[in-house]
Amino acid sequence: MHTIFETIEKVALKIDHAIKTEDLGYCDSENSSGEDQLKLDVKSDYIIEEAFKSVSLVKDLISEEKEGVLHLHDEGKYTICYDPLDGSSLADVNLSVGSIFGIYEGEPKGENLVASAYVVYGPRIEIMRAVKGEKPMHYRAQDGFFNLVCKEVNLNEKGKLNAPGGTQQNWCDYHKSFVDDLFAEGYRLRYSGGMVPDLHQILLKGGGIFSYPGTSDKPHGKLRQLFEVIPFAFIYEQAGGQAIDAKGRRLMELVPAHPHDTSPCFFGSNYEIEALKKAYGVKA
Ligand SMILES: O=P(O)(O)OC[C@H]1O[C@](O)(COP(=O)(O)O)[C@@H](O)[C@@H]1O
Ligand SMILES: [Mg+2]
Ligand SMILES: [Mg+2]
Repeated sequence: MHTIFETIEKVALKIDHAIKTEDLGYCDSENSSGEDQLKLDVKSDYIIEEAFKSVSLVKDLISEEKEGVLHLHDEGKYTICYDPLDGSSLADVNLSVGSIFGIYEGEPKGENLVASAYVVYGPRIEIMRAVKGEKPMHYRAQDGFFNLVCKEVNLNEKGKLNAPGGTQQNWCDYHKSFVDDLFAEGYRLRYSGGMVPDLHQILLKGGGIFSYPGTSDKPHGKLRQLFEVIPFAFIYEQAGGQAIDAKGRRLMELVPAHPHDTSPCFFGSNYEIEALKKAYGVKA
């Protein structure tokens, strides 16, 4: 696992350099979710693929920017599912973006995730990583090296931040009431449109909730299970929070039928997730 995390550090520095120096425009292609690909999406994907080609522990790669599975090493043990550049459409307005990695042993599904990591490309480059049974660890780059900032990241029982995703026009009534009730309780809006910086902020500022529900136009939500939802669910649970779907099931139990399947998702500290369960009528 050490080699995999080391490789993630190396690609993080290269992707950061690409973000800072390369063309921010679109290609003529779409990814498997039907989204226009930016040149930076494709470049970040290439950087990650090239880096893991020499890591024999990695059996397969599954990328948000590729249709199928890329087989690397017969003797490999892990499948890495990754979103090379999350929130990439924010790069041209100079907001923070990220990369997300889920490391699965065996068939890629929630219960087989053994480690996950994400990178935030903001004013500084930061990495959050977690392995099974341990608290997430937070690193920050300085002069090309990642230094440990906190070795046990913990969410508080209750936070103050509310990051409500999805188009409000298409929310159902009980979701709208839930979000309104949090604001009426004093929660502050924090939503940049990049799940990496949005979830990172909630994690490091003690707590709150990030939601991306099923909506009338997207009943299964927008965020992809293998490379967005499950890796973050793992980190939130390891930090002492919860990560559930609209029926109150743990996102760590998701079994995608297809690599690009999505799921409604809710990540937060315990107080907010319990409030969500009540609002959604989930039985205790
Ligand atoms: O624009 P919306 O509907 O709020 O969606 C925002 C969400 O979409 C994403 O940008 C999807 O990721 P990609 O940029 O990798 O496609 C998330 O980072 C973010 O939380
Ligand atoms: Mg993404
Ligand atoms: Mg992406």
